[in-house]
Amino acid sequence: MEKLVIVGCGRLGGIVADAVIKGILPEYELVGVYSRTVSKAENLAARMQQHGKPCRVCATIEELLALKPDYLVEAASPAAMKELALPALKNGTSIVTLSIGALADDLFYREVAETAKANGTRVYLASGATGGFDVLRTAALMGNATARFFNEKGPNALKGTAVYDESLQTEQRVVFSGNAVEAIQLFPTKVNVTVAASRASVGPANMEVTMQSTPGFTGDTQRVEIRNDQVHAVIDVYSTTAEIAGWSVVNTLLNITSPIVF
Ligand SMILES: NC(=O)C1=CN([C@@H]2O[C@H](COP(=O)(O)OP(=O)(O)OC[C@H]3O[C@@H](n4cnc5c(N)ncnc54)[C@H](O)[C@@H]3O)[C@@H](O)[C@H]2O)C=CC1
Ligand SMILES: O=C([O-])CC(=O)C(=O)O
Repeated sequence: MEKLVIVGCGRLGGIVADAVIKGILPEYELVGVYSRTVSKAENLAARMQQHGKPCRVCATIEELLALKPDYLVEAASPAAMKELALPALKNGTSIVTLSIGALADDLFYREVAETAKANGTRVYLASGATGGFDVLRTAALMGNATARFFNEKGPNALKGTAVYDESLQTEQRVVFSGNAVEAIQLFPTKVNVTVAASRASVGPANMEVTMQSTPGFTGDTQRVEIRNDQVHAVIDVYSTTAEIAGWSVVNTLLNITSPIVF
């Protein structure tokens, strides 16, 4: 059995824990959870215990890493990923991350890669709210590729960000246009997908990102497009909620232990 832990016990972390409970991840035991809001970690551990699966609530990342997990699912925030990535990898713990925005910084990205290599560990970038990293990477490897990312949201999803104002409730507008580095700086927990798709292809500085706000729109459309001299590929994913991102972690965990890999 692989020892698994979760950092960030919100909506998406909960999907991974439920997959363990439902028996969808038979090769993993969830041995510990950690969340900034302790009550959320306690709720998740209680859910496990109700199903006869002991799971420890940890008060710190250090306590969690002391359990010597094989895999850590990060479903917290890019700031959490920045804090935990190097200590986890040095601990012999591989990471499946959703907060890929943390890897927009080239220096940190290289440091993470070198630390993983030196410690025989790996970092898996979950496909999250998008997908098609295979075709993005393949087309990029062929050379001469350009890529762009289009995200559509409803105005309520932008409340609390620098681009929000009441006029968005009635007016469709492009609220951001720039590269993936600039996008994740402005929306630190909302556009991890753009950095993920860019790391699979042209890199964050070269990924052109456009975000459109549409009145009355619910959910998200994430559309990634890559072109080279021969290929034009479009990955267009609409989802009413972000749950697809939690399930993409389940998919990654399955791939890690499966004899057949997708
Ligand atoms: N790659 C992708 O396509 C997507 C990535 N995400 C990322 O996944 C993260 C989780 O999403 P949700 O589950 O919807 O969010 P959520 O807000 O429901 O849950 C996040 C949990 O993490 C905890 N947390 C926050 N900062 C922490 C820290 N520094 N250390 C420990 N725990 C911390 C919070 O207390 C909360 O319980 C998001 O913040 C976002 O960065 C979300 C959607 C799609
Ligand atoms: O809107 C979504 O589901 C995507 C998201 O939160 C992210 O990429 O961080």
